[in-house]
Amino acid sequence: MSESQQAVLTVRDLSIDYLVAEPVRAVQSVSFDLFRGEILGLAGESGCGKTTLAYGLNQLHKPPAAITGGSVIFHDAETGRAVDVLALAGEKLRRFRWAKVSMVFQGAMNSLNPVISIRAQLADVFASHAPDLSREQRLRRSEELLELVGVDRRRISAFPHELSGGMRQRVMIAMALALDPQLMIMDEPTTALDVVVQREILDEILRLRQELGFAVIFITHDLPLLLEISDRIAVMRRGELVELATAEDLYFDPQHDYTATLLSSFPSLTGDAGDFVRAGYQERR
Ligand SMILES: Nc1ncnc2c1ncn2[C@@H]1O[C@H](COP(=O)(O)OP(=O)(O)OP(=O)(O)O)[C@@H](O)[C@H]1O
Repeated sequence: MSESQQAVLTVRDLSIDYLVAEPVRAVQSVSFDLFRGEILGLAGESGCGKTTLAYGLNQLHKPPAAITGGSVIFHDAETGRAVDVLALAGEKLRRFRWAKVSMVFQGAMNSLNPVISIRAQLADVFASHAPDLSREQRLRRSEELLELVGVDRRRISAFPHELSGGMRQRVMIAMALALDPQLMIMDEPTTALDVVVQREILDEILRLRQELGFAVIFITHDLPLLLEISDRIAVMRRGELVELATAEDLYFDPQHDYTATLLSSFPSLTGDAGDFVRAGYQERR
């Protein structure tokens, strides 16, 4: 870890239940620290609570989900303050979400409004969160953002249906980056894309992280991918974090039986140990 292990997020004993007829405890007393600039991978089989946890961290969960215990503290590098995220509400919560912690969720590219141009959708983020920017400044910043994520700035006038899935997902990443957040939560951000585009976008995320220094919580079923891109990996099972370790330690020396089972369920990981190459962005170039 490059920065001296300063936490950007401290999660303690977080529990989230679905308050249905027979309540489901989807997240059970989860605790972890997320360090500035790190990529934390969140792994675990379908239904183990990854998405519920990710949404809860940002209070994006909806009823019947309810946070039933614990705390989420965001350490704001801009103000030096510790923010009690679960106590935020209304306008403060809305502003916090884009400006400090943003989210790219699964299939986000399909949530772009089909009848509104990319220009207008990007401008919208600034209109509601940075109203002091002039029209020209918004446009310039929007164009910069598109280039940052690898979309030609001339595509700014396009409508979502005129862009490929990969490009639309890049636009969503641009929107998530618009206000220079300190943390991005990405829930299966590339799952809906073909492997080549997936790889390009992952490289882009790693490059941007390097350039802009935000931390990432990256959720996916794809453990080999997590081993490759993450600094540390948290393994969830039935709502609990059963293991949290560096990618290397997790791969070479898993402490929990479930982690070992999860690793062995990927054929690509069970060949020679040399098959696994820990490849951060820099090492891969
Ligand atoms: N609306 C809901 N009502 C009741 N239970 C729910 C609801 N949504 C999710 N759950 C339950 O909460 C648990 C955690 O689900 P969650 O979607 O967070 O898991 P996940 O690890 O993200 O799965 P996946 O990888 O398939 O997206 C599961 O047992 C699921 O059945």
